[in-house]
Amino acid sequence: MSKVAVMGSGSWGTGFALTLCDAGNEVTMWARRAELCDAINTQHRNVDYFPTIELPPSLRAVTDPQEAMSGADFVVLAVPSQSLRENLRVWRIPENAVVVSLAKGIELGTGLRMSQVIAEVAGIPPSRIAVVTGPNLAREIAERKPSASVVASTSIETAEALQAICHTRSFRPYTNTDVIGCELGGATKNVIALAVGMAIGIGLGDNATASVITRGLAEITRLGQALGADPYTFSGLAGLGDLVATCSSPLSRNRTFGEQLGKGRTVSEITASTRQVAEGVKSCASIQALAAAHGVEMPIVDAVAAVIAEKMTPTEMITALLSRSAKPERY
Ligand SMILES: NC(=O)C1=CN([C@@H]2O[C@H](COP(=O)(O)OP(=O)(O)OC[C@H]3O[C@@H](n4cnc5c(N)ncnc54)[C@H](O)[C@@H]3O)[C@@H](O)[C@H]2O)C=CC1
Ligand SMILES: O=C(CO)COP(=O)(O)O
Repeated sequence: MSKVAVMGSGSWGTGFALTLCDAGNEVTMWARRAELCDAINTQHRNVDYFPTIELPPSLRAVTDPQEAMSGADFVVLAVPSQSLRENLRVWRIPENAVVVSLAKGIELGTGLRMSQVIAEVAGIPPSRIAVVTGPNLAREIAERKPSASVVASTSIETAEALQAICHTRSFRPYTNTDVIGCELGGATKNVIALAVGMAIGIGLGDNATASVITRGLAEITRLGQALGADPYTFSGLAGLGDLVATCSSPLSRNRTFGEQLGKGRTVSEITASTRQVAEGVKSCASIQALAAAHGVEMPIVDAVAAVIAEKMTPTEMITALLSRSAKPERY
């Protein structure tokens, strides 16, 4: 049994904390709001995100981040990508703890992956940093529906240690040492899911969505190869697996966001109507900048970034993608 702190009690923080409890660990969650913290401790429910799901009674919540992390062997970071840096600046991570990122985004302004932000801000060596990724829609995990997943670290020992503490009857984690590929797969599929959502919102058919998913995977793979990832990672759970889950599921916040755009709502209207994070809305710009810096062509990412910046409508986006010059199919 390990002592684990889960920093953040949104959807995925809650789903992963529940999994860690099921696997027999002592888990403490950090919640920003006292009301939510009380509800988790007294009603054993996350009333804001999963009001109908009963949480393990052993799952404890606290509002003090240092109390949550006290004595932790693993510190799991479950906050949005764009706020991770500001959080890490004030949190003091216990010495020797393994730091685990759940976030799927690329930092705006720096183009850094979350493991790089953790290393830079908290001064943690890469061998003590891990990420969790793959087809892991939080609600399904919280309902204990079966899923495979990926736990990645440049240190196989660290990846195996994380695998050992989160393997349950419904959650099957595979190790991977290609952290670059795993993080890029997780962040970039959100942008592709926005494009798929737009196609659905406009009312295009299954051929269109399959085409966007497949050409999206080609873009993700190209970017990954340019940044030093193993291309095989993208045919695995952290690539194809997560892309398919996110683009197919109405539970995906990114796909839903795109769908709303396709139906004619504006970015600010949709953002104002949900408390949940759709990471692709911000990461489309950072991924586009990263691709440009490495000379990688990513037409779907470019088109999504143009729609999010309100320089193009979703219908114009589809027209722009279809009218690109004809070429052979290649990665
Ligand atoms: N929900 C899902 O199915 C999955 C989500 N993820 C990733 O996990 C990360 C977290 O997502 P969710 O938990 O789903 O989001 P969420 O929107 O459900 O929850 C976000 C949590 O972060 C907190 N938060 C927001 N801004 C903050 C700030 N400035 N400082 C500190 N805390 C802040 C919120 O209070 C909330 O507890 C994202 O990067 C997402 O892409 C990954 C796999 C599955
Ligand atoms: O990453 C996810 C599933 O693996 C969740 O996707 P959304 O953030 O779009 O809900």
